[in-house]
Amino acid sequence: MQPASSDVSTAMVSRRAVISIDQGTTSTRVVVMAEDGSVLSSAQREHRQYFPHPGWVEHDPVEIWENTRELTGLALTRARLRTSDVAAVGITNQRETTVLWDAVTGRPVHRALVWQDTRADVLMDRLKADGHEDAVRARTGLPLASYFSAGKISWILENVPEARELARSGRLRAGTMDSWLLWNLTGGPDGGVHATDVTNASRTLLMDLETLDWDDDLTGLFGIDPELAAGMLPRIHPSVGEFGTIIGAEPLSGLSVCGILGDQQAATFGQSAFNRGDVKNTYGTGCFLLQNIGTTPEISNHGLVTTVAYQLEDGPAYYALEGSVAVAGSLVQWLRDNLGIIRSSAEVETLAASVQDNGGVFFVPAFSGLYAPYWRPDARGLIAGLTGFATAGHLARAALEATAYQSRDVLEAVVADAGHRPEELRVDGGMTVNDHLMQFQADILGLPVVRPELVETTAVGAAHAAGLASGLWRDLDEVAGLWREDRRWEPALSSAERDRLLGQWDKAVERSLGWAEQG
Ligand SMILES: Nc1ncnc2c1ncn2[C@@H]1O[C@H](COP(=O)(O)OP(=O)(O)O)[C@@H](O)[C@H]1O
Ligand SMILES: O=P(O)(O)OC[C@H](O)CO
Repeated sequence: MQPASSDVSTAMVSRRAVISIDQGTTSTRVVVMAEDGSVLSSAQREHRQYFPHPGWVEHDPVEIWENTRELTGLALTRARLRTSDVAAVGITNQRETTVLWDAVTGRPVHRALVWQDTRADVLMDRLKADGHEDAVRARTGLPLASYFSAGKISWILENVPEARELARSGRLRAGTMDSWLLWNLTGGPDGGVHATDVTNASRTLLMDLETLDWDDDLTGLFGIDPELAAGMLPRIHPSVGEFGTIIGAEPLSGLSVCGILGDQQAATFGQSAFNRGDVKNTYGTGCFLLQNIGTTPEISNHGLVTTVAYQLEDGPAYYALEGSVAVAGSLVQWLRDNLGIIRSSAEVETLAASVQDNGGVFFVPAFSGLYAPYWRPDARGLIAGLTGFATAGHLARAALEATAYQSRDVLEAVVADAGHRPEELRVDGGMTVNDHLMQFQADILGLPVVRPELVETTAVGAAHAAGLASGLWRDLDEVAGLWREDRRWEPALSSAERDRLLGQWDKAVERSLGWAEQG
C-alpha cells in the first residue's frame, strides 16, 4: 500500500481541473472538466421563465445567481474535488439578456429582459424609420433588432424610475448575465468586478467592432447618456484572460475567473473552430450557426450578423458571421408545455417516429418574428399544409424539421457570403442527441453533419478558455487535440426530393411574413 501522502499528491496532480459555469436560457449548468478534457461531473437546474405579456420574456437574476452558487458546490462535490484542485473558473452565458442593478444593495431594478423579449421593437422601428440602420450595422455588425441588449437597457431606463435615479447617482450597473455573475462572484457590493468579455459586448449594439470599445454615438442613440454610460457599462476584456478573484462565494473563494464567452462563441471555441472558415451549429433553445471569418470584421450581405468569435489576452479579435434562429428546441418545449402532446422533450422522438414523414405539414415557429437571414419582426408562427390526415405525430415531425430548415436558410446565407460551401457542419447542443433530426439535417443541407463526444460544447468552450488562461493547457493546438468525433451523418436524400421539400418550406415562410401588426 502506498503512503497516504503520496496518494494525496498523485490525486492533486492528476485531478487538476477547471469549472465551467454555463448560464443558459432554460437552465444553468456547471461542469467540472479534467486536464485530459473529460467531464468529471456536472450539475444543472432550470429556472423560471416569466411571460408577462405576449412577446415579453423575463428571468429572475437573483434566482439565477442562487442556482449558480449552489450548482458550483454540487458539481465540485460530485467530482470529489477540493477547491485547491481547481485551476480556474470559466463563465459562458445566454447572450444579450440584460440585467440592471444597484451596485450598493446588489438588487436588480427589474427582472432580466431575455434575448427573445420583443418589447424594444417599437424603439427599433423608430430608429429604422429615422434611417439609422446602415450606420449602426456598419459599426456594430448587427441589425436594429430588439434581440440585442441596447433596446433592453433603454426600455428599463425609460420605464423604471429607480433605474434613472440610480444612474444619475452613479449606482446603476448594466450588463449581460456574465457581468451579473462575475460581479456577484467577485464580491458584489463589496468591490465586485464589473466587466464583460468582447464576445458578449459585441451583442449589445453599443460596441464598435473595430475599436472593441463602447461607442458614444451608439450609447447616445439608445438614450444612454455617454457620461453615465461610463459608470454603468462593464469594462470590456479579452475572452481568455484573468477577470477577477472570487470572494465570499464558497466553495470557489480564492479561485480566479479566467475566461468568459457568450454561449454561442463558447460553443464555437469548444468545437475548436479557431481558424477562418471553420463552422459550427448549436441546437438548444434557439439555433446558432457561426463561421469563423478571421481577424477582419466583414459585414454580411445576406442577413447574417458580424460578431466577435473570441479574443485571447494580447491577441487580435477573431470575428464570425452568425445566423441566429430564435426558436428551435423551445418549439419542442412548446409541444410539451403548451400543447401537452409530449411529456418530456425526449418523447418528441417517439412521437415523430410514429409517422413515415411530415404528411405535408410544415411548421414555421416565428414566435418572436424571424431572425436570420430574414430579420422580420412582423412574422408570426404558422402551421401550413394541414389536412384531415395530420396527426400529433406529423406535428412533432414538422416541429423537428423546422429546426433543420431554419438552419439550412442560415447556412445558405453563409455560403452566399463566403462564396463556397463548408465541407461539413460540426454540431452540438441539447437537440443533437436526436439522431433522426441530425440525419434529416444532413439530408436537407446536402452536407455531412458531425457530432463530437461532448455535445455540451458551450460549457466545454468556457472550460477551455479558463484552462488556457490559467496555464492548464499550453495553447490552442493542445486544446484542439481534446476534440473527439462521436458520430457523422452523410446526406442520403435525392436532390429532387430535397428541392421539393425546400420549395414547400420556402412557401410556408413566405406566408408567415407580415402577420403581426407593427408599431
Ligand atoms: N431528444 C430531443 N429531441 C429534440 N429536442 C430535444 C431533445 N432533448 C432535448 N431537446 C431540446 O433541447 C433544448 C435544450 O438544449 P440545451 O442545449 O440544453 O439548451 P439551452 O442551452 O438553450 O438551455 C430544449 O429546448 C429541449 O426541448
Ligand atoms: O442559452 P441558449 O443556448 O439558448 O443561447 C442563447 C443565445 O446566446 C442567444 O443569443
